[in-house]
Amino acid sequence: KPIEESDIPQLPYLQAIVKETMRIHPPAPLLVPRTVETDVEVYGYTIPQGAQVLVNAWAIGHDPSVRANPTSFMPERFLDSEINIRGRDFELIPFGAGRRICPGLSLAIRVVPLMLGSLINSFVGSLKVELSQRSWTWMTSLALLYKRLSPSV
Ligand code: HEM
Repeated sequence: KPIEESDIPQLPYLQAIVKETMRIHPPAPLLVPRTVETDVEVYGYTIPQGAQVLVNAWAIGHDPSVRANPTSFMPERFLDSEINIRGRDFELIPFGAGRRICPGLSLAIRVVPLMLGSLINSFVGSLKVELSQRSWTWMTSLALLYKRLSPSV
């Protein structure tokens, strides 16, 4: 059946895929440049007033001291984790954080899993035919992925 927004909370693996994708490929890897209003000290470094600051969300997401195998795509790492992408867990900030956090966050975290889930669902619709014709390996991968998304299938 077509995926609806109300199905998303019951699809933890789909949500984990979205988090893992945004960790490895944050759409805004350096967020948005900021300007420092007053001199500020961070870990012994003085950031002077007027300096432009870039927050490297990509590097934070790939920091090996924060998570194992940072270059591997492993949605499972988010399955039993409380980490979310709403800007409270600074190790995963694809939408930024604080006062200037992305105002489109609420829309995006609803629409992205819905679109991805709908895409996967559409491919699986033609899967049986494709598999019976010894289809391509990526179709097989999608089938395996779908099984993990929806254990009842
Ligand atoms: C996957 C989807 C999206 C991602 C990953 C994303 C990411 C971001 C990031 C990283 C920032 C900078 C936040 C910061 O520096 O702390 C930002 C700002 C912003 N985003 Fe998004 N965004 C997404 C979708 C959207 C959508 C759907 C909208 C509008 C409907 C939107 C509107 C904005 C606006 C207006 C800002 C500037 C906010 C400000 O500077 O006050 N974004 N976004």
